[in-house]
Amino acid sequence: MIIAVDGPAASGKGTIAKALAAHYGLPCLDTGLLYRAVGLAVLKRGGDPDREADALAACDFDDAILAEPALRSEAVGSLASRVSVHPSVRAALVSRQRDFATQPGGAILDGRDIATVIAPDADAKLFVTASVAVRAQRRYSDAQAQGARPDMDSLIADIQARDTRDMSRDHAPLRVAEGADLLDTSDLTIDAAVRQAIALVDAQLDRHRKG
Ligand SMILES: Nc1ncnc2c1ncn2[C@@H]1O[C@H](COP(=O)(O)OP(=O)(O)OP(=O)(O)O)[C@@H](O)[C@H]1O
Ligand SMILES: Nc1ccn([C@@H]2O[C@H](COP(=O)(O)O)[C@@H](O)[C@H]2O)c(=O)n1
Repeated sequence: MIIAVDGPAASGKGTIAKALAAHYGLPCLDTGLLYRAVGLAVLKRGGDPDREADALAACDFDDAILAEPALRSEAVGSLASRVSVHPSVRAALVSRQRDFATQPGGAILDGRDIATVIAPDADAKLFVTASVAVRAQRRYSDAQAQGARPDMDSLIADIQARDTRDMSRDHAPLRVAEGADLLDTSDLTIDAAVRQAIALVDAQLDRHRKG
């Protein structure tokens, strides 16, 4: 069984994907981390994230980079968004994601193109979203919990810039896949969002079984 969870930055898709993984007993892959690893690797090598050759060269990153705390920063999120527009970068990361998706027993993946490109035949597909204001507030709370006091206007601008880039790129743009259910978490607690996600996935799996 493959479950695909897509959506924009800070929509809560990672939280939902992990909760679904625990509920259904499936392994989970946050595919954004792969693009973040490429973005951070480009930076470390002194390359230009907007130059496709530099970004592609960084795709052979050492997996140790996946554990670096810097990977989670908003700055690296923006770098990831810039390297992810290059088709050769996306192609270089496809097999790792498809291998994970098709492992025996099934898997859950979250990202931007899971239900559209990586696993279009997934058994269940969710598109998780939330308003820009709510997503910026979540980022603010995360930063505050780590002792930072980011500027709210910059957070909003960063999220909007990332949304625009991710939705308007030529290759694998962020969009709601055919057959995906929309889940807006703006006014939902985490518990309520997870409950709704499980109900939506169960209903899709049911429909799938009945053919
Ligand atoms: N429904 C919710 N209500 C309140 N906070 C939430 C909700 N869902 C997620 N959060 C919080 O918002 C933050 C971002 O959530 P999460 O990491 O799941 O988003 P994401 O879409 O995976 O982000 P990204 O794509 O940028 O990695 C986390 O601190 C998480 O605990
Ligand atoms: N399947 C994916 C996943 C991510 N991206 C790009 O990476 C950026 C960072 O992703 P996060 O989920 O960690 O915020 C994101 O803004 C996308 O540009 C992608 O293209 N495809």
